[in-house]
Amino acid sequence: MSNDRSVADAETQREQSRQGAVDRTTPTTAPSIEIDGLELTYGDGTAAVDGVDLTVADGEFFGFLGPNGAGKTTAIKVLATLLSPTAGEVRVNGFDVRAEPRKVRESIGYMAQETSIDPELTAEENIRFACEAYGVPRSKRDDRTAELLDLVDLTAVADKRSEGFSSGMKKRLDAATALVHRPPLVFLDEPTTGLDPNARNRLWEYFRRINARGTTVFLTTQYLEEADQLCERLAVILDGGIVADGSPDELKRQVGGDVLDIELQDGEDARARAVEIAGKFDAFEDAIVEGTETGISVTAKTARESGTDLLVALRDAGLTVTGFNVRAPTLDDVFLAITGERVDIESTAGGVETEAAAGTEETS
Ligand SMILES: Nc1ncnc2c1ncn2[C@@H]1O[C@H](COP(=O)(O)OP(=O)(O)OP(=O)(O)O)[C@@H](O)[C@H]1O
Repeated sequence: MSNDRSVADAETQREQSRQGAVDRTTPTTAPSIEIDGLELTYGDGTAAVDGVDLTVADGEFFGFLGPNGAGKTTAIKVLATLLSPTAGEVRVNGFDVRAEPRKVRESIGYMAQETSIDPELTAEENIRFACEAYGVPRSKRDDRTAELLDLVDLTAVADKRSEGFSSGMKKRLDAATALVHRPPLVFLDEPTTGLDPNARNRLWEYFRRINARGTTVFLTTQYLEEADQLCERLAVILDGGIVADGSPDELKRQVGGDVLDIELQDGEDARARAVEIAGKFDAFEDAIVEGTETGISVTAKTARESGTDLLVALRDAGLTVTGFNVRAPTLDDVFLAITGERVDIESTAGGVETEAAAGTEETS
């Protein structure tokens, strides 16, 4: 018995000494994800992923950004070995997804879009169940369960059935169950879709904690702000292909310039005229001009220097400018520059449930 314990203690110590108490089955220098020429075509001929090359470094907080139907979930399913690639090479934690799918699965956590928790079980029982499913040794289950309940701030509701939890709490519990085997890499597939800003902010905090423990995070999201806040590096996927890749700041710099938002007094006709004038404005080379709800928005290298000249030109054309602002580009502007469209979150996010709408009060 004492021997068992010392073996268990030594193992625990070894675990804790590994980066941030994360089990590492591969050298820490190996990339977490290596994708070379990945293609995935569904049976009906839909080329959902069409030639993706991507490397995600060990410990990175990586974001896969794209609108509905861009191919994010399909790519994650390949990485999680739920779909087999049509073409290309994919290694996850050093293991080939085709040749070593079991090793890949043992080395990853996967939080799917739909939560996989059992509403009949309490928060604690859900985590214990996941421990069993992932083969966490019996001797470690108590500590692991307590640690994960604490990580996602659900200790106070550990003995409450999860059916009464808010959407945000369910998502947090789901994230905890994906981590029971201490995977060095976790996939989070649109984890905050449909959550109110408060619940989303709390989840962000847990994801940061998970990453701070040394876990590589691969996050897919439609929320540009989420990607901006959390990710060290991003790839933008569109129609199955990566169209941009870099840190949020690098991507913003690629927009090249600043954004001039102009508010106009009059309606649609005035906006259309302003778009036309700004589009032909000599001082703005390669500008992106679009009508907004209240006026127009111009993204251009010289937006800061020549912005006032445009305001004068609009006034000379008989338009009334009621406000203006020059700002650095956001990821939203990056998206517009890349795709020609803004991300329409309202139509993609589905219903938004507030934490307050749920039956179980947060006590932590
Ligand atoms: N089982 C399937 N059979 C055929 N086509 C599919 C299947 N699943 C997804 N698709 C198609 O593949 C493309 C990529 O879908 P995917 O779900 O990977 O995108 P996504 O970026 O994750 O979008 P979402 O935000 O909607 O999850 C879409 O055109 C989608 O309609």
